Amino acid sequence: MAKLHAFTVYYVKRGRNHRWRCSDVTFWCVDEHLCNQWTQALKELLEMQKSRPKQLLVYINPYGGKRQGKRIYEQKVAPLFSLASISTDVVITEHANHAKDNLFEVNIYKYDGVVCVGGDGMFSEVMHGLIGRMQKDSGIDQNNPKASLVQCNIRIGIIPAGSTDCICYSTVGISDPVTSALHIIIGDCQPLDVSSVHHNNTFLKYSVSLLGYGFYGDILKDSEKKRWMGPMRYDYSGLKTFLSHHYYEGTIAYQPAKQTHGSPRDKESCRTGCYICKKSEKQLAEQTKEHGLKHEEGEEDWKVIKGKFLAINAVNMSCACPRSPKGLSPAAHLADGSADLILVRKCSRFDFLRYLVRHTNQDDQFDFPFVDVYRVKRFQFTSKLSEDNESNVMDIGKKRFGQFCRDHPACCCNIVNSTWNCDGETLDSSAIEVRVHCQLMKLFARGIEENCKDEAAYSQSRIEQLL
Ligand SMILES: Nc1ncnc2c1ncn2[C@@H]1O[C@H](COP(=O)(O)OP(=O)(O)OP(=O)(O)O)[C@@H](O)[C@H]1O
Ligand SMILES: CCCCCCCCCCCCC/C=C/[C@@H](O)[C@H](CO)NC(C)=O
Ligand SMILES: [Ca+2]
Repeated sequence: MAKLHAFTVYYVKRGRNHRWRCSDVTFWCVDEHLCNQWTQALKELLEMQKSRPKQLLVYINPYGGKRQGKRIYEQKVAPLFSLASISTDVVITEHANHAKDNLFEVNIYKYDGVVCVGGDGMFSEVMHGLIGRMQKDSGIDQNNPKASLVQCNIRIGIIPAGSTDCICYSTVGISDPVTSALHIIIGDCQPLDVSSVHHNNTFLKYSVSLLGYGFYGDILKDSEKKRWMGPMRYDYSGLKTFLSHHYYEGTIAYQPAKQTHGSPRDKESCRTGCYICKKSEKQLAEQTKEHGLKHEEGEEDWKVIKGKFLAINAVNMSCACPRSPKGLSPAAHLADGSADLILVRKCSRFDFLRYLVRHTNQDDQFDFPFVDVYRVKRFQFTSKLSEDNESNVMDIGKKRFGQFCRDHPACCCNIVNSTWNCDGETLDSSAIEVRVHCQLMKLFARGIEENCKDEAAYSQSRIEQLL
């Protein structure tokens, strides 16, 4: 018998619901020279794929989500990276901010990307480390809310191992470690808008998913005390916060995003190769060419809204997650340079429940008289409490006993501020100034793919194939 020669090709196979798997096919042949020619040609083709990473810096949060980060990385991700000849430096974090601080010290420029294994909070840490480092190296003062920030071209990959994993879900379409690892290996690139959050000319945080005051801020504050419950803490605190039904008074001022195309009430969502995000990319390139980093936004056209709100949510992306597959703002765009500002005014518990339930079904969650949504590029928020304090209307009684409820002076209930939930981290200040930076960073992702077979269609096609 002739001696057989063989080589194996590993490839990505699409599954249902945006899931990717690694599959392989082995080619056999009797001619050794032909076999070598094939492997050589394939190697050369792979070498030409410049967007594929060769060296990655990996941070693993061993305590995120269900505390499975290390196991997920070692069992599901590391073998794929080694199959793809990607070399890695792995850091298992020992405390909060370990990854962020480390990114200010290491030579980040020798890496083709940084991978975080954990949830939205862990991603936020890595993002702060990378964006902060880029600004530091370029001499940009992050405390200046008007500063034009330097884009970060080192891509971040997210291996989901957290509790919500909203950023991964909204940019890949599924929260699945193997799928995310494959997007990293093939070198996908998805630009992402980032909001900077300031208070009194002091930088507080960056946000890419949810900046939420009221409902989502209160959930987060309560849930932080119950981290031991794991991802269940959000359900527990969610129910508790829903029942407490607190509303907060304040003023929102925003600048509409006039340059961006589309509206939050559109029926079309942001998908792979989104033309709206592409237009923003082109505009950004033209702007940078014309003004360099010096470009400043005008101060015109501020709209002001005062009111009592159950929730104020600003989202840079849909915020889709397994709990809400279409997200808080289904038509928000990943990279259009705008955020969707959702104002949920004081309403009955029943109406608020109807609003929440619509995050889980096909009905329009903005179709309520107590919900408003605007596409914005900047906004500011001041709570009634800080407005009163700042305008010096505090009397001695208030100073001594705290603020009393204005609606019911006799009941002595305390008015307190809510907390801002910034991508799953609390902010110390309620008065904030937010600005969206178009495509400030990049992910190893491609956005959610269109025409991906959904569960039903997939089962149907499988049956057809079998028949
Ligand atoms: N070794 C560590 N010990 C304690 N905290 C850590 C450690 N490493 C990272 N952290 C912090 O843990 C926080 C939460 O982590 P992570 O986002 O991974 O999980 P999660 O909160 O369960 O998920 P999600 O953010 O998706 O809700 C992050 O803000 C991060 O700063
Ligand atoms: C009675 C049914 C109610 C269902 C309500 C479903 C609404 C879920 C919407 C969740 C959106 C989460 C947005 C993501 C926020 C993350 O930044 C953050 C950190 O992981 N997670 C949370 C929960 O704050
Ligand atoms: Ca956006």
